Amino acid sequence: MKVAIASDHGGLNIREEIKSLMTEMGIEFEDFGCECSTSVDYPDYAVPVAQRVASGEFDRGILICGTGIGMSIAANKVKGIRCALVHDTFSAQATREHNNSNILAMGERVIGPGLARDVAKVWLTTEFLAGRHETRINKIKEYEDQSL
Ligand SMILES: O=C(CO)[C@H](O)[C@H](O)[C@H](O)COP(=O)(O)O
Repeated sequence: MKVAIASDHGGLNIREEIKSLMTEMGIEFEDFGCECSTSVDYPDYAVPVAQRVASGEFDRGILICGTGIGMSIAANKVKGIRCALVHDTFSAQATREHNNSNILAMGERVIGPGLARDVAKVWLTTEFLAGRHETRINKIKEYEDQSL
């Protein structure tokens, strides 16, 4: 699996935490910033990561900002992206099994590094269950195709 990861200035510490987790897990990743010590704009990081996942260049993406909300809103504007904002391990498992989410968003001002690590680990290792869930995702795809 190849993962694209990015954060704004509000998500730097958790980004580093998740990068060490992925190194420990032997997961290939590329860091798309920010290289910031000052304030940046989350869409400048969310959209390029989402585009790389949507195009198939990367299998999954992880985005972190202060709340995870801005990153998830921006990423979900890209066709083919199912970005889930998750701050607990139950939802991390459910969004992989049910939604086949391809981007995980988290907020560093919401959860600490330990929980973020657990959430990411569950999200990275849980498989999509398909079946009835695939039918539902296909309905989202149909809407996406019609509305563009
Ligand atoms: O987009 C967000 C909120 O939905 C992120 O949490 C940002 O990191 C946040 O808005 C940044 O806020 P700041 O006051 O500019 O640091």
